[in-house]
Amino acid sequence: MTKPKVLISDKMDPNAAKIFEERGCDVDVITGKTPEELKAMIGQYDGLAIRSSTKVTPEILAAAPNLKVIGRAGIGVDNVDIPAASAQGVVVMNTPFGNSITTAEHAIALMFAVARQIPEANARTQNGEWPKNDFMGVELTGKTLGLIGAGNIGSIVASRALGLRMKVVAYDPFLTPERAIEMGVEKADLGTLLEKADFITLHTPLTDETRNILSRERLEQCKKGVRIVNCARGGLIDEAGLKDLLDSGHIAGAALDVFAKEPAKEHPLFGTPNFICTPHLGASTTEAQVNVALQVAEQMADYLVNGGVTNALNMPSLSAEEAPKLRPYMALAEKLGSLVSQLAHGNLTEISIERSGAAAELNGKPIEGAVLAGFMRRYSDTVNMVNAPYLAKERGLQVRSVRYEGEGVFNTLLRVTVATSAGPRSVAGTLFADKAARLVEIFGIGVEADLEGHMLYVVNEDAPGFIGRVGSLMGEHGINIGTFHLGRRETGGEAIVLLSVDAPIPAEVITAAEKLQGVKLVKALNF
Ligand SMILES: NC(=O)C1=CN([C@@H]2O[C@H](COP(=O)(O)OP(=O)(O)OC[C@H]3O[C@@H](n4cnc5c(N)ncnc54)[C@H](O)[C@@H]3O)[C@@H](O)[C@H]2O)C=CC1
Ligand SMILES: O=C(O)CCC(=O)C(=O)O
Repeated sequence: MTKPKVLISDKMDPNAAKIFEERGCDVDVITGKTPEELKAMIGQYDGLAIRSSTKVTPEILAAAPNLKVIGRAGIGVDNVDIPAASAQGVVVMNTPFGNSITTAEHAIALMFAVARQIPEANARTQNGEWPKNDFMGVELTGKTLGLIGAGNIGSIVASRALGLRMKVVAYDPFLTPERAIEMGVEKADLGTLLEKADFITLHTPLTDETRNILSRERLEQCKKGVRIVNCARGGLIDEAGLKDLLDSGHIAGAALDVFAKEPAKEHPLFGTPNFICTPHLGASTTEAQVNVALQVAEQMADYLVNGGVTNALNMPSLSAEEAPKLRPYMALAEKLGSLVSQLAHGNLTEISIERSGAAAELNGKPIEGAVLAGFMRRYSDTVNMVNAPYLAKERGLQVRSVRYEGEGVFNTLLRVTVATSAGPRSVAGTLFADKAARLVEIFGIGVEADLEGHMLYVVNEDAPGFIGRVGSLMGEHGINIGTFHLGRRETGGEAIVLLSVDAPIPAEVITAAEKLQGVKLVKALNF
């Protein structure tokens, strides 16, 4: 098997490259490339490991037909076009915890720095000025911190701030009252937070909802003398408004680690009194960089080598322990999805995936993804578990997942049903010895067959001599039959024949089969 090939395109702890190699991947570390240079080289890679410098745009993705996974050694993934990656079937992963303590500490450090104007005092002292009378700071003790975003980083900042004897007021629409009590913070709406806070720190992702969350109007609503720290993302604060309100003295100080446009080599805020900044250093500690580099390499290699999925933003997680158990189910699920889409006709508006027996105990999301991948293959060659749910949604296909806990005839069963204009159509399969995928039912008719390679599916009237006629037809056309399976609704009723053959079935054989006595439907199937 050829080794998966990974490109590390941003500066990353060297442990990442080591892990990729140890886990069986080939790895190139090529940093600092322009988008054009990256576009020219990305086509050969299965994995792309990045921090924040590489921007993964639709153009880069279009030049990456082999790409299977993008790993962000960090938290924010606003430098990756996730919808475009998903549409192309590329998994996007991040490392949601590896740098949170470090980033929270940077926010606290900037809060102190802005409270005591440390950078300016340092610069002027080293300049030989000894400007002791020019600096008068404020204490943090007893002050109110307004926290915008109370997730991982926000809650660490809150705990550190409480340790500094600050009061913490938090605004986060997803913060439950119970969690607020557990964190020791007061849950508030944004308006209340702005009225109360002496310091504000931001800890939300940059989304359509959070963009400009501290707009000029909201900055004006802040308590006079507020100090603001942003270690999350540029774009959360109106930078022009911030400059004007710092100049007017309404805002007493601001510290930014992040800017709307990075790298920020020139900026109207530079040189503003009581404004300090760092060049997106929130995650830059030895500890955090080792954490995120190791984690991203482990996660990406696990996906590329074993199919394990951790911390993906566009796909359900699948642990390394679950992956081997789920793999045969996913193969069965994909085949059932493919079978039902090859057999069902008309306007397919709904697909339902039932798991019963042992299958009901498993993580249903990957199985659902595999059914959809099999089902959507009829519409796209490049479909996989990642993009299948998106393609299904795009086509207006409703997806239902159902699990039955009780024991049935089979100790494990997957059933896939599609709603068609002629009513529901379902196929079902099981696993033999926990491994081998077997079809056990087509459209209510019991049958037992492998779903492999090229197959002929015939619906006919159950009558003597039919098997011989099908066998002779195949022989006359030089087609070797591998396996032959039969099923019927009742004696003399509707019956099916499923046979596997060694090569694709030519169109003239299908036409000839349709003319056989008693035949209602003939289809060539491919798996
Ligand atoms: N400066 C740096 O180097 C770093 C910056 N970051 C940034 O910090 C952000 C936060 O990271 P985590 O705390 O780990 O993320 P998280 O996902 O744990 O927390 C984000 C919180 O924001 C809240 N939120 C979402 N929309 C909101 C809204 N409209 N108003 C208020 N709250 C809202 C969410 O409910 C969630 O609790 C990341 O998205 C990333 O952009 C992260 C690491 C390093
Ligand atoms: O990789 C970095 O230095 C930036 C980290 C960051 O912004 C993040 O993890 O969201």
